[in-house]
Amino acid sequence: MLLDTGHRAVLDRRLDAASSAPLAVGFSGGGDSLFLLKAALDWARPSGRPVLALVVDHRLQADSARWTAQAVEKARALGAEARALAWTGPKPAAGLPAAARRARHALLAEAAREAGAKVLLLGHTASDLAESAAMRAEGSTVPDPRAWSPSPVWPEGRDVFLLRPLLFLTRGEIRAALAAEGQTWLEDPANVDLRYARARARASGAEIVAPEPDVERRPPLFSIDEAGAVRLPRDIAAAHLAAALLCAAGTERPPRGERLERLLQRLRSGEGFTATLSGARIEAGEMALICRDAGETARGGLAPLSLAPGETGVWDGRWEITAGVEPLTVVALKGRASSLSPDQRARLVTLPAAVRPSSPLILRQGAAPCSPVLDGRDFAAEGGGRARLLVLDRLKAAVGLYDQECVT
Ligand SMILES: Nc1ncnc2c1ncn2[C@@H]1O[C@H](COP(=O)(O)OP(=O)(O)OP(=O)(O)O)[C@@H](O)[C@H]1O
Repeated sequence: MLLDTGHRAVLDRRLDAASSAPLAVGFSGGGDSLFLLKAALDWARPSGRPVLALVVDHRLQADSARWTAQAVEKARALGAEARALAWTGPKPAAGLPAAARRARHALLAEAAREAGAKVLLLGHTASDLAESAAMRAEGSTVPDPRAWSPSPVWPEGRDVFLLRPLLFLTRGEIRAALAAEGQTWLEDPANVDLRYARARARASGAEIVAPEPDVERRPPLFSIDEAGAVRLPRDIAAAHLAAALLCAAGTERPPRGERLERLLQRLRSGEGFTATLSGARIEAGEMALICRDAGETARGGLAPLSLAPGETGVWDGRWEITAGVEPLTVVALKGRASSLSPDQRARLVTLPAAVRPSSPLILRQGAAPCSPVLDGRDFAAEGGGRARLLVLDRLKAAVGLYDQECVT
């Protein structure tokens, strides 16, 4: 590798040198991700750690299958393992770039997790940062790509972190270094299609600025109970409140703007109140108690999840459930408390009333209903299965408590 302006230091800082898990790389076949893949292979070679290139075919161009095959071949020739992934879902007429982005992130995160990788490397550059700033100036809401962040898709992105080691290099520097090595790469025609805001920003030659250092905000003090309800002090930072609402509700889009600001003000005012926002319920007393709003069933939330024997799925964005030897269905406890045994009901009343209706209940043919909240996470003893509460790890990741691969 001809050029090293700090990406090695970023990899050393964030990755676990002792891990033998594969390092996943989002590889489009373009110049930025080619440079990234080579850098990852250089970094991983001494420890023998495998590098897995993941290539997404969005199926939006007639030639995309051929490009994907070429990218897979190129990655293998460089010494990586490689896998092609395809976006086979329906393509919306409006909002295509956002839908393609979501599909890409979901495919990449799922494939990374399936391979046992916790970290997915992406090739965003200083030029991408400049373009995001230019797009925001045009009215877009695109965020800046960050050096280290949890995957933005949920629940597909659970347990997967994104690492972007090339934010200090411009696209021009990267391409010059690759050309000097005699490398060739693919150019995606969408990058020059001026119908897209990103391509317009690229064409306008947005001015490069140094990336902001990641703001290390002090994580808040919080606790989470066995039902996934979060307790926070009332004088919480806006970003942490948004993260708590998102994680407790199990949704994908954090609340922003005026409604979040109003909730923040009410919390700071010290008044006692109950409110709902973005699928979460907030009870403000001495502390703020934030849990899933069971009223969301009316809007399609807390939908039942049916699993075949041995299958794993995520219920309501909060619980990862694996079925045992029997099929099962997960539903909300709301309206079903009468089906519980006297013992289970006695345990239920020890939970705050607000968290009870949105708790999961597991139904299996010929077996009494059970709940990981009331009966424990491991109901395999009766051939049942396993449950994992996702809220705690997700919130820790969102507030920056996991800042390295080895502590994820
Ligand atoms: N088709 C693809 N297959 C695999 N990885 C990809 C693909 N497209 C993009 N990536 C990964 O994402 C990085 C950024 O790509 P690009 O700038 O096109 O995406 P973006 O839409 O700006 O980013 P984001 O999806 O994070 O908003 C690439 O360097 C590469 O690591």
